Amino acid sequence: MSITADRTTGTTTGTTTGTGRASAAPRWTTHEALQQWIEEVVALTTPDRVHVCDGSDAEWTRLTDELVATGTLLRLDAAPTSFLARSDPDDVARVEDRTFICSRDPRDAGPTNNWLDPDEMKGILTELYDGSMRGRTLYVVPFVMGRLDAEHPMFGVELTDSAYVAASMRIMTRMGATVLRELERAQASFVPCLHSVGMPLADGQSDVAWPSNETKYIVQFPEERMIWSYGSGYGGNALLGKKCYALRIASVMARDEGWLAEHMLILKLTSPQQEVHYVAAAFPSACGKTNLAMLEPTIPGWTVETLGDDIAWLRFGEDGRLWASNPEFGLFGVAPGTGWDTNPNAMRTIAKGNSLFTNVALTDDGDVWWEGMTEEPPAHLVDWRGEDWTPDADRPSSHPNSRFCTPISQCPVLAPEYDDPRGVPISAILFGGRRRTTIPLVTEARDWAHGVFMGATLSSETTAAATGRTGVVRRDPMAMLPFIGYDAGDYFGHWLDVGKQADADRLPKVFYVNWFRREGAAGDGGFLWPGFGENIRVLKWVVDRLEGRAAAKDTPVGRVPTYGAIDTTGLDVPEERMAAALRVDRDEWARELPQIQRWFDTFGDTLPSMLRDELETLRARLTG
Ligand SMILES: Nc1nc2c(ncn2[C@@H]2O[C@H](COP(=O)(O)OP(=O)(O)OP(=O)(O)O)[C@@H](O)[C@H]2O)c(=O)[nH]1
Ligand SMILES: O=C([O-])CC(=O)C(=O)O
Ligand SMILES: [Mn+2]
Repeated sequence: MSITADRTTGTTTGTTTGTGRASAAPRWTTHEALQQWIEEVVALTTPDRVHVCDGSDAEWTRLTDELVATGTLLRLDAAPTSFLARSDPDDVARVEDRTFICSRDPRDAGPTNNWLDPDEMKGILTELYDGSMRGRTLYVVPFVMGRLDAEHPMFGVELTDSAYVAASMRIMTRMGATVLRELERAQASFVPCLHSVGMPLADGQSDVAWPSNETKYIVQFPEERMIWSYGSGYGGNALLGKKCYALRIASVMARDEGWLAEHMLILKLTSPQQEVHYVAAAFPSACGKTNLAMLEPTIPGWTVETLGDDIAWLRFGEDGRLWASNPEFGLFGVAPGTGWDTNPNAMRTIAKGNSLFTNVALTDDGDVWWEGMTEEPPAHLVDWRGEDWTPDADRPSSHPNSRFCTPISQCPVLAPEYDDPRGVPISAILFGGRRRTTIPLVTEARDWAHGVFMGATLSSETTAAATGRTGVVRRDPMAMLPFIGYDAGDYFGHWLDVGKQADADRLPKVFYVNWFRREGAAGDGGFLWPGFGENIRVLKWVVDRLEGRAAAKDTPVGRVPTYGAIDTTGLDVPEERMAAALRVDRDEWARELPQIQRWFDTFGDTLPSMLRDELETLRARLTG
């Protein structure tokens, strides 16, 4: 049996030839292209069983029971509708060096992505997928990113041999029978998402708790709107609706169709005067989106409600404003650092159960714990590798990229607009990174182009969300470095085009924030700014700017709050500390300029000249 891997947008045209085309194959769906694709994948990967997910409670119970039986999940005695998974220690984060954009022309992948010729990649992967599901169940997960009643529902179907992935997809996306029925009724196109952990089981071979393969590939085929993932069970590598579809593939769709697919939280802010503003914010992985999205304000009269914590799709409304919606259905948040004092709303969300925890520690009474949940660690834990742990251990109990996966509907401050298919009109976009030095607490862009420059030059220290060294400063444009599905220079051009399409006064205002600046010239002291709930004070300044009430002073890098413009009532931050958090230091910026220059030099002629102009303006302002 041979399989042609030639597929067109959203549908499969592959044919199987040779020994009996699966004429005897069961009918899994009345969606012709989907049926045919399932048949091809079954023929290639040879699973023992196929299960089409219906998304029901009964199915969830069956899946989690099975995962408990195979040892992948441990039911929490203290929270019996929630579960703990311990991954293979080598499968704990996104693998950026194994992630590819396989456009036909390498130039379309650009200098920031790994690229391989699509046919060559299909050859490599077809060999790896050959028999890769043997001994396992193939789960068919029909899902929609965003709402089923959207004007153009964004369908996907993930074929996976991981029950953990199927269960997680039920939390993270709207999936199951209702989606499949709508796909079938409309014979709609969908993004085919193929996933295998790459660990076939021989007859009688017993499974391991976390099947995976040392060889990993996370591959996007942008022209075909198709995703093939192999070897990993971890979130961003395996839950293909998330980064692979809703960011990498969707960013290509967005370029073609005039919208934006971004790594952004969405929040609703209500002032004491009852003014409502919706804010979107792009921070790199593990740099504070979940925390800001559900922040509990520390100053009276302000309310924050959540619409999304990771991904935003922004389209123009008829009013000429940018409207944002969250295509996800769950939260896949960083566990360490999440506690009752830092992010109580996340704690309340997971306290309602129905959650999957991965790579956190287990307490003696059958609950989860991680660094930062409580000030005092429990006297004894079983750590994320399954080993005994006590507070005197010289290693953390939880992996720094351990995660909670939980339904967003359980978030007590979910804004009612989350359910509005139109989304919400965005007043302000925040870019932010994790920088010990240089970047002020908050800076307002002078205009859209300057805002795009801020986004395009955004920098941040690497975190445990991706494999590789942490704490290394790198450019992470719009917090999308690992997620732009095409040439990053073209992507900046697209951002500038979005600005040209709109009336300047209808566009969101752009700000650049940094919660992570530290004391000391080398930035090796403690955080200057208390962060978390206190970030409301920065949001307040942002709203006051939008409403024309707050003062700012023009600096070479943009507008920063004047002394006293940030409300510090009741906050124990001395004046000089505040000044240090807000300082624009010419020496620090003098060191920054060559880095930005080098970053821009990595682009060829796709870098918009407007951004080079912005850099020259910055240089002139700093030296002027
Ligand atoms: N110092 C400080 N740390 C913060 C702040 N907000 C978040 N953090 C820490 O940053 C880490 C990651 O925060 P998250 O909010 O989960 O990051 P995210 O941007 O949602 O990450 P992804 O899910 O990987 O995209 C956690 O350990 C937080 O405790 C802040 O305002 N100040
Ligand atoms: O994708 C993931 O695994 C988690 C995430 O949000 C990120 O890394 O930005
Ligand atoms: Mn993310």
